[in-house]
Amino acid sequence: TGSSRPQRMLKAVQKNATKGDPQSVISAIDHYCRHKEWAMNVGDDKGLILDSVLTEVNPSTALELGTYCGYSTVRIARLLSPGSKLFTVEFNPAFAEVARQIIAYAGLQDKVTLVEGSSGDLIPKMKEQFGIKYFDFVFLDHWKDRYVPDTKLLEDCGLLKKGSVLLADNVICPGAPEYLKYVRNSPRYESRYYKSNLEYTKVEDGLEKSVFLG
Ligand SMILES: O=C(NCCNC(=O)c1cc(-c2ccc(F)cc2)cc(O)c1O)c1cc(O)ncn1
Ligand SMILES: [Mg+2]
Repeated sequence: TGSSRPQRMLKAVQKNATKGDPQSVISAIDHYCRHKEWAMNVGDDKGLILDSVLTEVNPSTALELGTYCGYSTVRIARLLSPGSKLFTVEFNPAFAEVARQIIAYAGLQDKVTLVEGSSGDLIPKMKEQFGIKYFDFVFLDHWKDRYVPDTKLLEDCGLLKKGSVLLADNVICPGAPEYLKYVRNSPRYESRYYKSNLEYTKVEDGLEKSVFLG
């Protein structure tokens, strides 16, 4: 059987990026997905917003739900301060396998722990399994109908503290309407929408940033 889209993306990184240079990995993926074949990375437009929110928060412990091929994992990990950690959760083993190689190619494997499995199962185990107290920053980019249940799970497991920041991808396209209702109507969050466009297209999409108020 032929290669998969994630495998072709990995090949493009190995061909066009410089080992140990995260920015070249990001650029190689963006070029491939813009000019060869589209893929569901957060992309360069929304990626700049992700970068600015991440830099502002400067998290010690971050969580990403939905690794896919590791593009946003590399974007986040490259900006972490020394000693800070990023945990990323991926359900799909084929995606996880490619992501591990892309994260390693960028030289960021020491900052990233990729956990395979479903977010609903893994979130309740994170405190005990990884000795995590809180997540200062959470990037939601997995199945859109899991955004609300997993946010509630993070709250109930005591994994959010006053000031923790949630940043959700795709709140317009494919859309996460229940999530927008949840965070915008809850007294426990201060939310703001960052308008942008769906990765590598002119279609509108955006990121919703929600600060947990405790
Ligand atoms: O597919 C799994 N996760 C990706 C979630 N992400 C998305 O679905 C996603 C989709 C789109 C998108 C937008 C327009 C369009 F026409 C088609 C797709 C964009 C994005 O930026 C995403 O993030 C998955 C698999 C699995 O087995 N288990 C758990 N999760
Ligand atoms: Mg996305």
